Amino acid sequence: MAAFNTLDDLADGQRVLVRVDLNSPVEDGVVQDNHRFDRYAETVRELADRDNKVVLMAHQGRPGRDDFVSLDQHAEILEEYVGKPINFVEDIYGDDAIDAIEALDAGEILLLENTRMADDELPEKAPEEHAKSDFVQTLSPYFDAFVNDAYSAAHRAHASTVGFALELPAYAGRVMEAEYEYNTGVAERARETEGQVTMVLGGNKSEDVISVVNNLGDAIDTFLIGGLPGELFLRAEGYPVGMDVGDMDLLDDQWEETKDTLEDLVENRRDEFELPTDFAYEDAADERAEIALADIEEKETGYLDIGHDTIESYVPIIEDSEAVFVKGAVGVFEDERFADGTVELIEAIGRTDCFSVVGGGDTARTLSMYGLSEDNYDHISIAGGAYLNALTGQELEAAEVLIEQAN
Ligand SMILES: Nc1ncnc2c1ncn2[C@@H]1O[C@H](COP(=O)(O)OP(=O)(O)OP(=O)(O)O)[C@@H](O)[C@H]1O
Ligand SMILES: O=C(O)[C@H](O)COP(=O)(O)O
Repeated sequence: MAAFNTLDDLADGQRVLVRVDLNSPVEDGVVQDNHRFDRYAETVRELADRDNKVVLMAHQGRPGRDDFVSLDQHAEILEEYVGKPINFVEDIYGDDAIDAIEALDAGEILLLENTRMADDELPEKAPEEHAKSDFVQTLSPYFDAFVNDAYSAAHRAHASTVGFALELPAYAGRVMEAEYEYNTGVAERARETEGQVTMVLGGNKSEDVISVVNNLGDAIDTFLIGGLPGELFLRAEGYPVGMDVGDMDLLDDQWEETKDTLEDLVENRRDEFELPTDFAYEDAADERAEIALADIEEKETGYLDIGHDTIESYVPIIEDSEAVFVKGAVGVFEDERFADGTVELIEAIGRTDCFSVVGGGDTARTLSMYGLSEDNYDHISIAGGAYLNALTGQELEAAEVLIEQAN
């Protein structure tokens, strides 16, 4: 159990400033609905139902990138899930924001503009430094309490994630509470598990996978590797995969950065991981086609999923496991044709009576996209970088601040 104060410790009927993480994919300027909205809606609804005046802070994208947009669309999406109106103000801590905060009645909800539009927000600084910023100093006097629910941004020491906790009584929201409990100490939990412990690793960053393999090697019995890292591990074994072809720009730079470590891993720790034996790709008719690794003489196309032979060899390992953790999708699950690997492995985990945590950036979306019931898993993480940090035993600064403030 986490050592921070939670919503169970918070009195009702207060003015609460709440940090959530609604950071979402943005396609052509349109914010994409995702699992974060329904998760945070639970905390927001609970606070509103308890007669609090609820003011939400969140970020979207980073300055200079296409996904750095206003939170006006987020307010509309969140409203659907909360089932109550969400007012939005295009301001963070100026007069318009203060007026909107003061106008709130008990049970009403207000979302402030993208926190990363404030100059004070982004530099990574110590909580004490952030607490002195205009942003934190201006807003704090209008609140009785600060609730940090943004677990997935807890690895960022930004004003809104670490500053307010020093100025106001600080509490963890429901998402923070659950994510912290399940994602922290995975290594310890895995070591304590008596039977087989397995981890599915995919996604598109081999550095992440290497970091997990290096940090959890003594705790995990078998790593089932897919996604782009799967190809890169095989390249390290000398197979003609794991390089960019055509106009791809996904693998060669990663190979240059990680090849020494990958070669070392396949040479010295090969018995700890399973690698794909076949791949799926898009054929000339735009259909899913598969090729065995042994038949690949030269890479001619991008591989977008593990093949069915690989799935069939990975599933029994999952079925024999006492605990299974997932970090990253083993294929481009966003495209139905290339979702088989990710979906079938996650399904196998769901029907196996093991302890399970499924996470990694977008991976949680697989469940809602393909109609898998969350009830079959112990925990679904909606965090990306923070989940990786937790898995690899690194502290999450914003969670640490909450713990320090509670003690
Ligand atoms: N073979 C592949 N080729 C291209 N992209 C892939 C492949 N396999 C997986 N991906 C992509 O990797 C992306 C990242 O997946 P996911 O979010 O599950 O991993 P992650 O490593 O946790 O990333 P994040 O940094 O977002 O947390 C997905 O959008 C998926 O489409
Ligand atoms: O989406 C995330 O992982 C978090 O919101 C953190 O976003 P960032 O990587 O842009 O800081």
